[in-house]
Amino acid sequence: MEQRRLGVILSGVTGRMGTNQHLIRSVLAIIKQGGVKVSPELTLMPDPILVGRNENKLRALAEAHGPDAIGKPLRHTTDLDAVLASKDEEIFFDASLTQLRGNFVGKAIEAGKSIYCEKPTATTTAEALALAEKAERAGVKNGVVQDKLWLPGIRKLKMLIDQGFFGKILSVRGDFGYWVFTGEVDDQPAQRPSWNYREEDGGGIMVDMFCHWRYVIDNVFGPVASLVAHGNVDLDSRVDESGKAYKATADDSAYGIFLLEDGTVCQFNSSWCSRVRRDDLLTIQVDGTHGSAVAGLRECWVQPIAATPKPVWNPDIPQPIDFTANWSQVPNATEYDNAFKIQWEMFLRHVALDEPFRWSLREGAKGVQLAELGLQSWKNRQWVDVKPI
Ligand SMILES: NC(=O)C1=CN([C@@H]2O[C@H](COP(=O)(O)OP(=O)(O)OC[C@H]3O[C@@H](n4cnc5c(N)ncnc54)[C@H](OP(=O)(O)O)[C@@H]3O)[C@@H](O)[C@H]2O)C=CC1
Ligand SMILES: O=C1CO[C@H](CO)[C@@H](O)[C@@H]1O
Repeated sequence: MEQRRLGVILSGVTGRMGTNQHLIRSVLAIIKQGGVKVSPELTLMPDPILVGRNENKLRALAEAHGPDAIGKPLRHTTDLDAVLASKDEEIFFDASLTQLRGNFVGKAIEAGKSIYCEKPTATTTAEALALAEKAERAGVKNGVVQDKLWLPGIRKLKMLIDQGFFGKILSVRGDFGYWVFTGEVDDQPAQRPSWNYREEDGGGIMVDMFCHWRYVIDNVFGPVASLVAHGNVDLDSRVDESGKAYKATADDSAYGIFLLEDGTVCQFNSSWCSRVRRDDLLTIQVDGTHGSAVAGLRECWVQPIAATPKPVWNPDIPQPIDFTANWSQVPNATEYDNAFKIQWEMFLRHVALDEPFRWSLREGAKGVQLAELGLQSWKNRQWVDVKPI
């Protein structure tokens, strides 16, 4: 049995996403399961090195998840240039602040590393495309996180579409969000980093979430042709990680209508200022001629035309129909692994075995494009076309 080692530089690993989804639930989970088993003869084994600017944070992270968790020390360093120059490391991954992505990823491309990184890849389409082109010119393998595609709820929706459950799809409605505390009241600290609420630091819900909506729509429902969007700074004062009040300058709610090439209408509401009274933090309802479905992050409920109740408008009596009845849950017919881990395993196979991986920096740039066009539509109060890139 051959074990092929893949040196993986993890940048931005001290952040929320870097630590939880990428280090613990993806790379370390892969190590703990014994690597990615390709065949009885071959296993791919990531060997991470944690990179960042804060030695203490890196050491604490390495100690917390090293020997006791994976049976060997976790490597860490603050010397990015040295690690990029090392032939021992093959892959560079970045989950640092969006605004730092271009610089870190650009350096790693120049060092000839295979690139994998979080979305958004930039805050403007021009920068995102330039990064994709740089990687393409250098001939390095590259990929961007598009995790929602591997969420059980979205996989179930895709399965229903492939099975023809909906008939003709008429509309798609996504509702995303929850209440993000402002931190102004003691004992209710904000649960997201403050940079998300400052436009000047790359924040804003449109930049954050339209990247996701782009690949979800393109991959599940079909190519986006045009959009109209509106955003809002609902709460303009928040308190940061150090307890200091700051002016929130970025949109914390965004509303988009996306018209697909085949005429299907998709709308997505995204808000950090909304209290949840629905099945999950993200729900997507699909209405078709033969049936409807509502997907959450993990579950999906369906109502075929034959089980569709016939409502009659009459506000003068209590609602006689229980609208949550007559829906059935799509069963879990398979094991659903962590969405980020699934994509990591595919990327490792792409690097080691040359297997196809279509979620590239260019695909990531399409997400940035949708966000930028959303901002443009909002500012100019107009529909905009989505040009191919
Ligand atoms: N796919 C998804 O579902 C999600 C993706 N994201 C994306 O992931 C990225 C990170 O978000 P999140 O984890 O929430 O952010 P965090 O603020 O939690 O983490 C930011 C990271 O960037 C590092 N960093 C910040 N400033 C600098 C600097 N000047 N130089 C070097 N490193 C720096 C931080 O290091 P330090 O610890 O030293 O400060 C930390 O590792 C964003 O691009 C975001 O859009 C976010 C949420 C979900
Ligand atoms: O997918 C995601 C889940 O929610 C977060 C927003 O609240 C996003 O930052 C993130 O990209």
